[in-house]
Amino acid sequence: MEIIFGRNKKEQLEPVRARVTGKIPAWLQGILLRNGPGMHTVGETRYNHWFDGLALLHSFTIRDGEVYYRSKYLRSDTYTANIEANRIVVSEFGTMAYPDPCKNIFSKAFSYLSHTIPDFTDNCLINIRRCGEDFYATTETSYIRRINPQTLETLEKVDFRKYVAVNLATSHPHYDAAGNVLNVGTSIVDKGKTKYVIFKIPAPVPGGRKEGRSPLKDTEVFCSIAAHSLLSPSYYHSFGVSENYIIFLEQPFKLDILKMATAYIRGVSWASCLAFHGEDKTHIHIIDRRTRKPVPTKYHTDPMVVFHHVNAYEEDGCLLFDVITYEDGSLYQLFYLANLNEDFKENSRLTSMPTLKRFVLPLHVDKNAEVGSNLIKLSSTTARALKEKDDQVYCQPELLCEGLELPHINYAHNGQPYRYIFAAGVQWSPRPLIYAAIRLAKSSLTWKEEHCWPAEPLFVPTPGAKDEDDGIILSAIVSTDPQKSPFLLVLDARTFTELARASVDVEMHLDFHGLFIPDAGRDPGKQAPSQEAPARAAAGRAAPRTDSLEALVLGTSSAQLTAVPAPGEGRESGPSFHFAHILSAAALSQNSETET
Ligand SMILES: CC1=C(/C=C/C(C)=C/C=C/C(C)=C/C=O)C(C)(C)CCC1
Ligand SMILES: [Fe+2]
Repeated sequence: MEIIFGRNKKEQLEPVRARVTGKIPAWLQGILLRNGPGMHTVGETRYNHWFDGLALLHSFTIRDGEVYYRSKYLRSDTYTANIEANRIVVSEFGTMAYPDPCKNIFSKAFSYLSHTIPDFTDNCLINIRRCGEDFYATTETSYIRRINPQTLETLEKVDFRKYVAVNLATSHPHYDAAGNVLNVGTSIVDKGKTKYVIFKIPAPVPGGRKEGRSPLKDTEVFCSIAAHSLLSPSYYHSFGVSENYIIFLEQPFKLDILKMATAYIRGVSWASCLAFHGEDKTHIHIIDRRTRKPVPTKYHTDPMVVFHHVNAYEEDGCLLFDVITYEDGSLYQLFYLANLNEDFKENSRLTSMPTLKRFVLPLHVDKNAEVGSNLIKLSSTTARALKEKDDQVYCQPELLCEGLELPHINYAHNGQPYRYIFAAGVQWSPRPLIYAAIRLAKSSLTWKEEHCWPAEPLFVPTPGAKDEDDGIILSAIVSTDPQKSPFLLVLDARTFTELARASVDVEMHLDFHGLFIPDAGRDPGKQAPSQEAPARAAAGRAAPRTDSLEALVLGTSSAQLTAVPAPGEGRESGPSFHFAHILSAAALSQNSETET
């Protein structure tokens, strides 16, 4: 596991041409730009956690069937300070660092004063966001770093605090068709209040950037939600949007502000200030995007931890949202580098499987409805919402699927009814996977290959596509086999047939998130159908490669899929947790022609 998680990766500053096997669709032109941790050792010092690593940007430039790869460390202030000092001098999620080499209690106490409201890292390693014509590397602190998507150069540092009072902000913003960006941040004890702030970066005015005006300057507070507890706001990693609503989960995975204020002097990391409180409930906040106000009903559910929202939409007076849930916060425990060694499987402290769940909330609650009655009348779901007294509603989700993470959808369907989720698969052998129990999942396709660790799969639509799954999946694959070069995998999203792979002999890191930037004038979502489309469609009908493609039918059968491995069949035994060995596409059946 050292090869994947712990080893420092070399930058590939000059673009290197990849060996392409198969055929990349001619319409696919642009840059796949991704972000993740690449360096975990600086001089003699080593980070404790995989999420601490210095941000390494990498890109696959796809042009006329060829692929060029390059990578470059984000020249954050954190990177520069560390490299200059030849040791870790800036604290990250799982590592507290001391700029002063003299770590005695007096110097700690002195520096403590300037760390009460901590100034967090600008090591933006999680995602890439688009903001108007600009691209930024992002993390969960108030800092983002503008980058040049072509050269991967680091440009100016932006502090959200200049525009809106947030100390933390999620790395997973949402975009609307007009180019407005919505994001959520936490304002810690600002003017005596701790709140979650939903903020909007309006779409840029035409020509604005040329006049030196960044759309960030027009950032506005969309709505704020008071935290249930002043000193222990929830940690969150993403949020959801439907056409008219914003979904924010205030989950019992909480940051302890007092612990954070004293972490530096106590010599412990920020991560140690984050804890799951199984005795608390999860509050579901729903904001009406039209009025910018929370809806009056108070929704809640059992304690859970969600990192990734998948999608949300409205149907018949209900708000449906799909999230990947955990029973506790042990996922972040898993990624301590000390656990990610050869004994990875034995060390795994993950105590719950990522489980895709659907919540269904009644948007208008009948005041006269009986306490205890189920307010959900939709026939397509088993999710329930039970009326309680005082405008409260207790939500019981429907379990859709187990073993998925890093979900991605066709973003044209964000906030809208949808059928497909693309994700990395998670297997955990001590507990059987419960495929048979999935009622709403019509079918799923998986791609997997020995020793391969796929990153988050990104969906890129075919130009002029009408069907939700008409497009390709791009995923960067790294391997634990030193003989096998990493590669960019290009799959037909409909069939999971491998269309092409582009291998590069570089030290590639396993990354978190990123985006695809279509070449100017070639936005695949907006283009007319290209010459390539019929050829691609034909390729999509080709028989699946049995050595790399495993067709798996979940729940009811689907016409084109035949192989039906028994649950758990072919999976390694023993107490192991394998993260991201497979890529999969789960089809949700609520809108499907063949109903269950
Ligand atoms: C530095 C820092 C933080 C960093 C969190 C990080 C870096 C989270 C990464 C999450 C990932 C990569 C999830 C993958 O899906 C906190 C806890 C917000 C608060 C204090 C300062
Ligand atoms: Fe994420």
